[in-house]
Amino acid sequence: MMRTRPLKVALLGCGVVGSEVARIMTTHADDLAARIGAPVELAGIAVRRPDRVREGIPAELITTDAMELVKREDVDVVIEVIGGIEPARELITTAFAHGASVVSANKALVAADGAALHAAAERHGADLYYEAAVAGAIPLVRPLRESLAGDKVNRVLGIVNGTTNFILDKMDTSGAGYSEALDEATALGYAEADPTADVEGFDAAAKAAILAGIAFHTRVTIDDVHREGLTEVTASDIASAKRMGCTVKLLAICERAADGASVTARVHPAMIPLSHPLASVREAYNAVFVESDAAGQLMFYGPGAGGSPTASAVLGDLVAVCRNKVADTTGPGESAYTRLPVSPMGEVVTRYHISLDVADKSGVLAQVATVFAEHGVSIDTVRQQGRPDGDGEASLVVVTHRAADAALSSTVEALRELDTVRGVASIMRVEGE
Ligand SMILES: NC(=O)C1=CN([C@@H]2O[C@H](COP(=O)(O)OP(=O)(O)OC[C@H]3O[C@@H](n4cnc5c(N)ncnc54)[C@H](OP(=O)(O)O)[C@@H]3O)[C@@H](O)[C@H]2O)C=CC1
Ligand SMILES: N[C@@H](CC=O)C(=O)O
Repeated sequence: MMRTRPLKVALLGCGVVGSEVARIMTTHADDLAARIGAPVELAGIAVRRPDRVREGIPAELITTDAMELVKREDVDVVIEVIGGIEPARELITTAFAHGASVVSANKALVAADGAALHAAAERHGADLYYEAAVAGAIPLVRPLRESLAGDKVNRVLGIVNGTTNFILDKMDTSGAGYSEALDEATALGYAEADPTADVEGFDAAAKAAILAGIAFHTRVTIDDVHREGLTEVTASDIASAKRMGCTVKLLAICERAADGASVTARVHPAMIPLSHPLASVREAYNAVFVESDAAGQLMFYGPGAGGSPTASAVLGDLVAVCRNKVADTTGPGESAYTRLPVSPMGEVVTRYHISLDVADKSGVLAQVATVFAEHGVSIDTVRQQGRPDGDGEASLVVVTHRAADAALSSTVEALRELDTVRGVASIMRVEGE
């Protein structure tokens, strides 16, 4: 039976995501009411710039006083799509204290302070849902938290940032320049308010921390995640990847150690073979592989950024928390979290593609190979290319077998000491084989 008192929703933020949430709440009001068992209404919309033109948004709902809005006694649910740490954190904790449940898309905040936010929600008998914080529209948080709760997840690997995938895809397929591709991603609403978060890997690292925490039932924060962005990736890396039958992607990789005693989480560009399913993930799409003991390998794929896809995830959470409100309960509690140590990047084992600028003379190859051998890093292939400009230098591309990151770093340090090595043009990990 439909309850008649509408559930009141405070929307914090009306930008790329918030404006789509407001639009769908209005256009799909009847469907949402039917799914929840009660009508849902917007109580107010908090923004920073009240005079901005917002098509289809009722002007009387707009306020600049977000704090006053979350304190309102009639507000049942707060949707936080402002982003950033503050004032989002204070607004969310105040919402809990006033009895509201919270839906957020804010990965930066959840990755930094998820444990404290969950504790605050529990203290006040409220829900905290954030499906939209990881991989846009793709259902990932709930499948990991609920559907796979009885299994043992060992690895989560994927593309979790739409902006960087869009940039790499454009650079690879249409030869677009980095800045041009970033501008396009920003115009399409994929990038964060400060796109540094995307291109330097902070956004993907936040998502990796959230995924690792939920998948391995342990506390992982963004500070535990090894992070490299894509600003160092050159057109020459992309061309070299192509020659190897690979493409370059910014990957998030979370792994449980074989003995189960520790975990690792990292975000960095990597070469993956064109035959790997992640290689065909185009534009701002995301895809995540989850490997577990019983289920085996699962792949989640879909739009990873943009107003409408993200609003879909926010509204799914809205329906879930509203149903709980109607039933006067809260959603599944937090997992019993352990505190597995997060191992340093030096212990991660993978393959590497190293591009060296060397003197174009005999004996160089042997010298370089000796350095690799001395550091216990085994070479898989070497390719040497003379340069057409005849400057006496050549490019040497070495692809290694699997080696520890620390061993690779000391190898590179020693290579830099060789007179015949004029420079290390790039180092990239090779994944997915
Ligand atoms: N864009 C995307 O594809 C995705 C975004 N997200 C996350 O969703 C959240 C929102 O992102 P997005 O919509 O792109 O961001 P936008 O920058 O487009 O929108 C932010 C909104 O918050 C408002 N705002 C900012 N500060 C305040 C404040 N102090 N008080 C009240 N309102 C404020 C802004 O007001 P005003 O309009 O006046 O400037 C704006 O409406 C972020 O956490 C982001 O990481 C998650 C998945 C995908
Ligand atoms: N900036 C993010 C938005 C979604 O989380 C991205 O590009 O993936």
